Amino acid sequence: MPVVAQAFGPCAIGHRVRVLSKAVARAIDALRRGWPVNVGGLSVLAIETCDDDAMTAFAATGVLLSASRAATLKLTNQIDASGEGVLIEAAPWLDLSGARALADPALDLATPMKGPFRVLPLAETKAASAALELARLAGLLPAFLISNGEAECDVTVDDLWAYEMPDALRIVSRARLPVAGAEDATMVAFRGRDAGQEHVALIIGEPNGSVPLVRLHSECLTGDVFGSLKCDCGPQLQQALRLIGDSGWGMLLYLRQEGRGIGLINKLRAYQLQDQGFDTVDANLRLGLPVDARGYAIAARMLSLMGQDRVRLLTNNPAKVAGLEAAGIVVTERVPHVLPPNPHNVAYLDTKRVRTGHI
Ligand SMILES: Nc1nc2c(ncn2[C@@H]2O[C@H](COP(=O)(O)OP(=O)(O)OP(=O)(O)O)[C@@H](O)[C@H]2O)c(=O)[nH]1
Ligand SMILES: [Zn+2]
Repeated sequence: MPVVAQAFGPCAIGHRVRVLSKAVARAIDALRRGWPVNVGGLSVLAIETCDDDAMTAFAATGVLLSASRAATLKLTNQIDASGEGVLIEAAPWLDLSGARALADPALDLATPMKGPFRVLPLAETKAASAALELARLAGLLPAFLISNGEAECDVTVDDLWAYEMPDALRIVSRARLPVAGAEDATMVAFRGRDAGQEHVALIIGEPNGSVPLVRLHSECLTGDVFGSLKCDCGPQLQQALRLIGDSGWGMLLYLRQEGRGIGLINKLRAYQLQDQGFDTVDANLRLGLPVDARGYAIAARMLSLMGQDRVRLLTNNPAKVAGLEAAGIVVTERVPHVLPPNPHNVAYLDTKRVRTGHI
């Protein structure tokens, strides 16, 4: 099968998705700047980025937290917290530092929480989930002030769903890129319609009729660039390039899913909590974020744009195999990708095996 079969082919996605992703991009920008956003009829202001003036002008009636953050704060005993979000009444005495203490777990162990807080019924559950998902996409703490007021920036729940659709992805450029350990390599760059994160693939060697050896590598700035010893990403990246080269041919997909999809800043927050004794799973949950927010539909789309629908997958993570297969790629074999531990990552690797199903 030809590599990069549909390189510059027409993209089936039309005007509608472009318009929808504009709304989401604007909402992400507004949240990062500390401006209110209307998500599916719910006015929200991100606690992490708003200032005193914005908070006063917003006249909050409530605070929206994710269920896992509310559980950490022991605020879910009053309700069934099986849903995504938990709404708390904004007591008249709640100021910005009190709101930040609800949002940010960094000080949980150092500062006793104020209170009491009263949990309110949450009617707009879909909008609340969408707002929490927007916070993750914006790389912010998933915690909002809520009000009945107006917001200039509007986004619907459908907009958000469409934003993450992989169909809009296309190949925008490719070039030969000899790298250490794999001189016969070509980098292919992909871009979505929203021009957000750019994903890349490194094709190593030439197609030889065999099913390619493929590595899905999730971005890890700390490990990939700085050689962090807290995880195994850096050595896994280098070893993957060598193994793909040795196998004859294959590809490494470099997916912009920093911190298992929570972003660099939230990953550093999780590391700070790990220094307080929480493992990689509990640290994410205390932040109110998913343990693993990655999806593999984008990876599947990248493979199909490169003309590949069957792969031998280099991973210890069964969720990657399942995610790729669910998105239409046949995984003919899972090839283990184990590297020796070091004193800094041995507990992390154990947690991956015990708590997140890695083999
Ligand atoms: N949130 C969070 N992300 C982490 C942490 N350590 C590494 N990561 C991220 O995890 C991703 C790598 O995922 P891993 O769980 O190590 O491995 P995997 O990709 O699921 O599985 P393999 O294919 O077997 O390597 C990268 O995006 C890293 O940035 C951590 O403690 N917290
Ligand atoms: Zn890493």
